[in-house]
Amino acid sequence: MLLEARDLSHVYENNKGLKNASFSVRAGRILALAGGNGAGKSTLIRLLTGQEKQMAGELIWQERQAIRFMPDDVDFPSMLTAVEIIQLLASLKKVGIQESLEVLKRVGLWDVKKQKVQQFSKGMRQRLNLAQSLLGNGPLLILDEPTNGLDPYWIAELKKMMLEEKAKGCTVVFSTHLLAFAEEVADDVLVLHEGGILISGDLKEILAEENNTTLENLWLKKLNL
Ligand SMILES: Nc1ncnc2c1ncn2[C@@H]1O[C@H](COP(=O)(O)OP(=O)(O)OP(=O)(O)O)[C@@H](O)[C@H]1O
Repeated sequence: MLLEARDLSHVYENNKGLKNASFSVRAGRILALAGGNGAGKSTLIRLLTGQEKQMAGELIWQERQAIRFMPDDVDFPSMLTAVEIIQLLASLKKVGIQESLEVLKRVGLWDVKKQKVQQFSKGMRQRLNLAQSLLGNGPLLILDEPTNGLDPYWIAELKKMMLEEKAKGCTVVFSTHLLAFAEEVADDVLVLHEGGILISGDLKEILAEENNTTLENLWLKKLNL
């Protein structure tokens, strides 16, 4: 196990947020944080990445991990080129130039690396965001809504990259609205609803216990929809 959350809560003044969540993140596996709008996914990611401190409960790390992180939205300096941005971030992360160039190739931005980011489409910016998260060797990769803005080809490539990270021994945690994508790529799932846990555990086991239904059907059933 990489980390255990016990009764983790972070509740805003409007009484929304994350409430009494207990779950574990298993090392070397892919965990999907799923759920609808406002379910609490980003709040949980902010606690995992240390951007916010929980108001109650505990996050117990097996051993403090270096985290690589893809935020859900990032404002890159629009006057810089893709290669300038990736090399700047690579130098901050103490990653070599060659690796940073390889990462640009991996996300399909090699041919446009000298273009300013202001000329990039949303999907291209999202791929640059993915590229920066792949830099380095941090054993925990956290991706907040990584499929946002990606077309089907790049969603399939993203899935391959996540599986490659897992094959290297990394733990991957990602949030998504796309339950079918979560089902394709994740080993474990944590489905949130209104700040609480709706479904949690080993995805295959959970679906087998429910007569091999899909995650989407199980989610609809749990919500009585
Ligand atoms: N800074 C904040 N102040 C007040 N309420 C907040 C704040 N951030 C989030 N919330 C509320 O907490 C709840 C959970 O929000 P969160 O952003 O974690 O959900 P989410 O699952 O990431 O949603 P989405 O899929 O729409 O991005 C929502 O009801 C949201 O309105």
